[in-house]
Amino acid sequence: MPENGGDFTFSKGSKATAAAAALLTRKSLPMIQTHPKGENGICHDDSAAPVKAHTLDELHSLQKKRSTPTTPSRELMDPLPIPGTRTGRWGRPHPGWPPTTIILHPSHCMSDSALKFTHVLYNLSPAAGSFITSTGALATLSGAKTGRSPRDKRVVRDDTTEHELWWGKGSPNIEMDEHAFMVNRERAVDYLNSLDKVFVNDQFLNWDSEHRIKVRIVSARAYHSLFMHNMCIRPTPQELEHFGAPDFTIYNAGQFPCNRYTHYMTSSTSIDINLARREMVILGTQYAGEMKKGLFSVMHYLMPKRGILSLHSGCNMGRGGDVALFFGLSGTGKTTLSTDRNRFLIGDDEHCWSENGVSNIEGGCYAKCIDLSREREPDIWNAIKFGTVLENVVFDEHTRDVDYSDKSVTENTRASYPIEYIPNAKIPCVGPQPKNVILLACDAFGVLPPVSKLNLAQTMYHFISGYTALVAGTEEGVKEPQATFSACFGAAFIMLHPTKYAAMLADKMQKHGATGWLVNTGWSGGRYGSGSRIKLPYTRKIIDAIHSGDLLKASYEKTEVFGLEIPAQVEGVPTEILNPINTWANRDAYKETLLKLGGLFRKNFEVFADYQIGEDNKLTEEILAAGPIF
Ligand SMILES: Nc1ncnc2c1ncn2[C@@H]1O[C@H](COP(=O)(O)OP(=O)(O)OP(=O)(O)O)[C@@H](O)[C@H]1O
Ligand SMILES: O=C([O-])CC(=O)C(=O)O
Ligand SMILES: [Ca+2]
Ligand SMILES: [Mn+2]
Repeated sequence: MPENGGDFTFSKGSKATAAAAALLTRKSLPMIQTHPKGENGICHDDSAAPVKAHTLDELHSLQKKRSTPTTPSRELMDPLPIPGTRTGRWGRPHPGWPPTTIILHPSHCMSDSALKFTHVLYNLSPAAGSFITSTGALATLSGAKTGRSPRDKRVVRDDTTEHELWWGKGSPNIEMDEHAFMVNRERAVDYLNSLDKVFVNDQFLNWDSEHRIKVRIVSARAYHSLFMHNMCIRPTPQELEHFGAPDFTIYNAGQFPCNRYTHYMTSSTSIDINLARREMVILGTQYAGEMKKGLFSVMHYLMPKRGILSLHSGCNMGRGGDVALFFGLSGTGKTTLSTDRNRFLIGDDEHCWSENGVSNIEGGCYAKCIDLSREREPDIWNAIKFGTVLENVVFDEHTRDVDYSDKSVTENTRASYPIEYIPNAKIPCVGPQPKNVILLACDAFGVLPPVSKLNLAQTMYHFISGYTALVAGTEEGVKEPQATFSACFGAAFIMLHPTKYAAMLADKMQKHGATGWLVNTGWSGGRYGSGSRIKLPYTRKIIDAIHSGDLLKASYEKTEVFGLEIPAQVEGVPTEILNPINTWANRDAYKETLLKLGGLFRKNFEVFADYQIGEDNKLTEEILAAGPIF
């Protein structure tokens, strides 16, 4: 009986879970259901909804829309063969590569997999995969999982991590022991060894060369290899030559499930981190984001040990060298707003803040592409070309044109591309100390102002709260926005207690005189259902005014309940939308909704009331007082 799973039952088979099980195992094994939905309408889980298909065939047919071909072309209609090449642009193998019987697993000497030759595809170039779209990108499906599986993410609890990491209520670290990890590791490695080919990527994390981490990713699918090629920092052939031993290794068995009877397992998916062994194992999910965010979790452990703050944020820099950070949960606008024609992109999702300034952890971006438009997001649009991975999008079978509005497979469609596909990327992806810290919230309640200026205590309050509220646009009958609170705008990835990161942020902001802002990229004029999402061009104007320093000079009024400072004017933005009360037809409904959200914030913050943030009790008290008052 798993110690961490609590009350689980064998599902009698809801359609979605049965479909997921069928997809993962190709048999209808009953799945074990884990934790039910959170109480109080607060959702602590930012993973995506299940895939909208019940069989593999159904899933594949969702991806391709039929149209009449104008010029029938055979090559176009067949899936691309996966080339058997061992080398590629980045792929000059260093001595000893590729090994014949794979390095993965030296421990068992008499087995078929030990005798078998596995073809290792080492640091492949982008020419491998499934379907090429009309702009040259690679369209793939991630299978049954179209988002991360935070309930299946485990960390080995040993004598060291027991004391160092954050465990228990609210923590993303679900424990497992070394033995269970080794069982899963062996399962993944055996599976990988049973394949005719596996993909191996040797790459770097962190553009700050002083704190660079070497990672090796061993995976079963070409698309996973290309994804990591895009997302991690690509070594030069010279760097690859002297790569040496990796600091961290991922064994990604993709669709191959864990054994649900293994101790601690609560489903057939498991994403396991072992910090002592510097290894991660992935079983039972092909969602590529697990690798990216798994490594990010590791950085959230390694970097604070060196006094460096790891951040779930986008980052860009103006011509004058002014750096802005964009924090926010999934879908709030980190990628969209950090990708800015007028500024240099340092990175869209994961950064480090050290005494040297800021540095991107990654070598690529992972943009949401639902409803992507060329007009509104031209740089992201143009980045979708050869080398880019397009996950779970739907395209026309004949023209291979992608329909970005199609949610048939999932809402969480994604494009992964190397950062240099954005024309004004700042390479190397590093910058000086940040000047502005922008907290993004997509408030589907429609009561947070489009922009407000925060003092340090408020910035810390909102950073620790990590609020957003989205609406699951596709689920029928969902009328009520779901408030999500995720500490540090990334509770799913942090490894230490949130107050550790918060203290570091306060310290750095104070030291470097950064200004905090809260930007609502969500609803205006009413909650979801009656209002509408703030237009992206307005949000961009707001962000421009923050960057230019104009907004700092504006005059401000304070709001009720949240005590937020709202500017009287922002150039290019209609003045009447700046205070949300003016945009609601019904003021009572506004007040009621405001109080409701205030209550959710208060309830969420209760657990933090007992913690001290930093050395100074004064700051802790100020932070507690910086929340909603009513
Ligand atoms: N006013 C707005 N501001 C920002 N984004 C908006 C706005 N209106 C609509 N959007 C859309 O919201 C989405 C924001 O997603 P984005 O990819 O930037 O999320 P993210 O914060 O990077 O999340 P993740 O961490 O999951 O990558 C985009 O699809 C964008 O087009
Ligand atoms: O990790 C992912 O799957 C996508 C992402 O950036 C996030 O959810 O923050
Ligand atoms: Ca993003
Ligand atoms: Mn992210």
